[in-house]
Amino acid sequence: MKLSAQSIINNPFLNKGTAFTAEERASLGLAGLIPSHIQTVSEQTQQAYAQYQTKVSPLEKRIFLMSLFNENRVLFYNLFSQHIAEFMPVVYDPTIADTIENYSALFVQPQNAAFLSIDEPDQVESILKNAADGRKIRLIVVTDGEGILGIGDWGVQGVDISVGKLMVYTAAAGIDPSEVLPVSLDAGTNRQSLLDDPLYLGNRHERVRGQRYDEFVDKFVNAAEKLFPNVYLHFEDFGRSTAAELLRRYQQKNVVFNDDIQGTGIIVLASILGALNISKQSIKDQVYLSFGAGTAGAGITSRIWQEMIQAGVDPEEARKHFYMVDKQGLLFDDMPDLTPEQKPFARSRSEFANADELTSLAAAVKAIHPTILVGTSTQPGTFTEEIIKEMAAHTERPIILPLSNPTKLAEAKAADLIEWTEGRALVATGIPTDPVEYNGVTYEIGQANNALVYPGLGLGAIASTAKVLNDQTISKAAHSLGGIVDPAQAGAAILPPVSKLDAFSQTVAQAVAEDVVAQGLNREPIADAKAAVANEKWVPEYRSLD
Ligand SMILES: NC(=O)c1ccc[n+]([C@@H]2O[C@H](COP(=O)([O-])OP(=O)(O)OC[C@H]3O[C@@H](n4cnc5c(N)ncnc54)[C@H](O)[C@@H]3O)[C@@H](O)[C@H]2O)c1
Ligand SMILES: O=C(O)C[C@H](O)C(=O)O
Ligand SMILES: [Mn+2]
Repeated sequence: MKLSAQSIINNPFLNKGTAFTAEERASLGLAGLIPSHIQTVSEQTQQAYAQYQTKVSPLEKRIFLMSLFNENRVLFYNLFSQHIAEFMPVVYDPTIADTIENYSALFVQPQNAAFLSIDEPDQVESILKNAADGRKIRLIVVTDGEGILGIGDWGVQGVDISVGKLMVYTAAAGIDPSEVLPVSLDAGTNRQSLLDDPLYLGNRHERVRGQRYDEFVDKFVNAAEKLFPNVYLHFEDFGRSTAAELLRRYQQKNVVFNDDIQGTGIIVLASILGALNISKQSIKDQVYLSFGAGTAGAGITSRIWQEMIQAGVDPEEARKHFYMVDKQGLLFDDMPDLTPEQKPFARSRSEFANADELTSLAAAVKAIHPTILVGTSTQPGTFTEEIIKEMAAHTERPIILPLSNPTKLAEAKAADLIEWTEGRALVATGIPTDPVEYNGVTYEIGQANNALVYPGLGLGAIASTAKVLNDQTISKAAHSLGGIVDPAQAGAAILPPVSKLDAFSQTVAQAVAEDVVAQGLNREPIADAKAAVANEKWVPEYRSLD
């Protein structure tokens, strides 16, 4: 079917704005519908960047970039790919948290997302089909908005995290933006301020749980698989009571990835491997403390535990190296409210003379002497000077990762951690952090955010036509990030810089694709995994519409 000129201009996957060629203008009926002077994509990009620079606040900048995104995907990604490190905190975390909190008030455009409602489960399939609009969808990021970053339940407003994660997939790994679909599963919200807000755009009722919720998610997964066979399903920011359960339910037969559990596990493992490469220590000797043992905290702990086993430690021996602190304090196996993911790492009270006193992070650090401290607690400032000094008194190079997002929730600031430990701490943060100057050394601070790995992981799995994503592939992804940073450099970061995100996403993708093929998990024959990844890469250039 021949598209009308208006429907081409109004389609962000086809629109070129002033870059439509003379031939296209003539053949598609576009002549006179745009000013006559023809621009190249690089002229458009330069002009857009100049406009971007006139915007003052990060929110204004994001709104400007999203207007480009809404109009013209090639132009948006051409600009984004030239300014990855500068734009990441604007289009993604932390600014995205502001747009999620204000989504309904700021709403101008649905951004090609699919909005599925638990109140209309029979429409799930038709909505997905209409949202795809004939496009071949290969990657979906889906959220139900219950556990957005560390800011909690934002109902339908959480859809922005699906849109934002997908933008990073394309900018970092070159996933074709016309082959992706952001999905919101609107099961209600328990945030009273949204339910009371006349502007709120989602279902105005409490979250539905139990069987109706499960059936709704099932309907979505089945419809997605039916319409888009072998689609890669990325689950994001579900609540603590559903995230791990949904992963378990679908990971055997679908290509399912939970970013908060698995993506975060990978980036933290890569951070620890990078840190140990600098300190020249072995994973086998580490004592690990997870502060905030929810979705991410437990997912990371399990990944690091498996790494220790892979390094040759007996599984039960390895378990003794891991501790979890949550709201109750140190987690003990007699506690009635442990989650299934916490149980394997809960300790016995008999291990400590003062077990009943270990109800705070400070007391736990004193009793355990961790060498690695990972914060996924959503509790800002909880890595205090006293706690960090106590930790650093018992280990030469403490590995400290305050990961809670957005910025206002981080457990500590990198500069404080460096200062309190006299430059000994090996640090990475969840949000981007500027280098820290201390005693004449410049400390580069890596960003331990799953955004550094999920794009490459997805690209590798999609390019290799993976049937499932298993632990071995996930471990390979984490290991592939090693060797990019020079550990001998004073103040070296433990992770590669975000400015190289596009390059190392290819590295991760290749490692993943090679492992999928090595395990025989590819659906279609792959002669050369590296070439398969390279062939998949979409570049932000205009294609001929003639
Ligand atoms: N950097 C990254 O890549 C990354 C990835 C995933 C999550 N995160 C961050 O980690 C945080 C947690 O995310 P999640 O998805 O695991 O959420 P979650 O709700 O599943 O887990 C949070 C956990 O913290 C616990 N907690 C709350 N208050 C506490 C306190 N005072 N002391 C100890 N524990 C406390 C909760 O009980 C819960 O178990 C968020 O801020 C999120 O942004 C970062
Ligand atoms: O979204 C992020 O910045 C990372 C992570 O998935 C989170 O939930 O915080
Ligand atoms: Mn997340």
